Amino acid sequence: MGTSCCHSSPALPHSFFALNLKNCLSLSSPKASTRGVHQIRALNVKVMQEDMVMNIPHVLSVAGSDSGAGAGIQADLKACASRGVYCSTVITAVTAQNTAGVQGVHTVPEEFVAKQLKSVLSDMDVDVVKTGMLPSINIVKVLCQSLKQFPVRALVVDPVMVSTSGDVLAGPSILDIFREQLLPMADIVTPNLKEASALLGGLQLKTVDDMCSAVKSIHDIGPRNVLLKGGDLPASLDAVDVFFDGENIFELCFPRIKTQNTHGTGCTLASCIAAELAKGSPMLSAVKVAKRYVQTALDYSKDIVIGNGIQGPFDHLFKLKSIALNSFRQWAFDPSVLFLYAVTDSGMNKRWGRSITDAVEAAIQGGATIVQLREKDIETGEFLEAAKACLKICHLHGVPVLINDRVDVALACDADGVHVGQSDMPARMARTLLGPEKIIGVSCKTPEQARQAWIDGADYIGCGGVYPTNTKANNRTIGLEGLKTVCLASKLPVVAIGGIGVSNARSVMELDLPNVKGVAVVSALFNRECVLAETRKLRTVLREKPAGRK
Ligand SMILES: Cc1ncc(COP(=O)(O)OP(=O)(O)O)c(N)n1
Ligand SMILES: Cc1ncsc1CCOP(=O)(O)O
Ligand SMILES: [Mg+2]
Repeated sequence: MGTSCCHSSPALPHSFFALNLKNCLSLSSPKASTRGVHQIRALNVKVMQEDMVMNIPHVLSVAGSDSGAGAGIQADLKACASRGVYCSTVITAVTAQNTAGVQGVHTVPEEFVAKQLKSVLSDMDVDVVKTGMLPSINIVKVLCQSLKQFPVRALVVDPVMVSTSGDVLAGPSILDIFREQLLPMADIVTPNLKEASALLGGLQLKTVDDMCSAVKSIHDIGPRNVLLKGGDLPASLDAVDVFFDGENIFELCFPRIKTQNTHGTGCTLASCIAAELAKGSPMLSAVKVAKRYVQTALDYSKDIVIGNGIQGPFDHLFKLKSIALNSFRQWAFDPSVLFLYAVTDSGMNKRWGRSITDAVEAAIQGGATIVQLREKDIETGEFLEAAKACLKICHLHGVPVLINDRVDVALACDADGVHVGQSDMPARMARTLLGPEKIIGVSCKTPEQARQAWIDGADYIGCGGVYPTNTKANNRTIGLEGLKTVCLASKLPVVAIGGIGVSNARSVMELDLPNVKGVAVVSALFNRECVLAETRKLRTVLREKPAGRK
């Protein structure tokens, strides 16, 4: 019994994360053109530590300086630092600015902007360029030329035109060059309502419906993705941003935080998107993490007082005060990790005489892409120690570890996230406790639950039981039809669960539902003599091409 029945071979390298200390060099990919970034894996500044090479993702901010340090280059530096990303800078203008407004602007000559761009881009491996204040047509031109000469993996354009205080930072004469040159090179553009209206020739934007048409019109100008920020929409309880990836529109709703300290939110959001992209996150995940980060920072800073003006800065580095700094994980959630989702069960491990760590190690060797520790009947202390040991093993292979039900245990061991059900801690509360970047999964059996999971800030849905199961008592089976119904209503990626194993996993995948990213399995892996062999078999089945497809 136990895993000794199997001869474990070295695990295949898992490449789900941007920062995988062992694998990071092999993840490096040659630079793509400025357009076309989805998975950015290679990270740059190399820090030699004994035999370990650590790559740090790198954003170059091309923006103006804000002497009050709430927005502009200063905000970008703080946002990137807070997200664990290196940030170099090219300064396009120096503004005399405080919480009352902008008192003066000194534009940097374009030749000197070009010089700064060359200095950075010719020497450092920049992953993502983020632009802010671009105060002259010629500065936009030299930027576009530099990006053609030194392509990077992604371009994030915050089309800054007017400061939050209402001062003009780039006049309407800039619009043509934005439309003709810069936006067509952008992977994402993040206008607010006024900027979107200016880009669309003065079109009025008053409702979420107006925003939904506007993102399509802006997309037609050329950027691959558009995030239209609706913070200035006439007062409603929630702030709604609209994201369009060229195919689907997503309304991203967040409760409005009552605070005066909103100066620099636009710069911070764009920098944070750039930082997440530099770490390797897919675009929608990057946008969602960035939104949550800004939201958390605003909430944390709502009562701070800096300056005497009407609009104060907020604290980007709130995490330094509340969270231990020993967290090594810096990656963002990539839905493809749901592919082969191994869920442990203490009862099964006891029955087969193996420890949780042995079981997890074997599942990883067999190809599990994410692990959930579902330990219903062990003491908290024992659970915590086992979780820490599993995290060590899993992180060596770039595999994330989620904790079932126990947000306290996840916090204590700095796990990668949690999975909660409908009667567990609500996902929204778990998100508040865990912060913006941890992975949160929610069990859903109905379209309504799926919609709520999205609103609550979940990253994925666990949907089932798809087939009857003995692992979870009194669990209603929803069948393939139920899975389909939830998937069609869900904006989130979905993992199917319940009675799934080698014999039926393909039937789930062959439903061909675009948001079903994989299967979550307990007994077919862990209630077996050899966890490694069973996991491997399941991986082979999942990888099989559907009949009739080449
Ligand atoms: C991936 C995944 N999906 C669903 C569940 C079930 O969670 P829940 O409904 O909270 O039930 P318990 O697992 O806590 O019994 C899951 N664990 N994982
Ligand atoms: C936890 C859970 N949630 C819905 S079904 C289920 C049990 C899945 O276990 P198994 O893979 O053994 O059917
Ligand atoms: Mg639960």
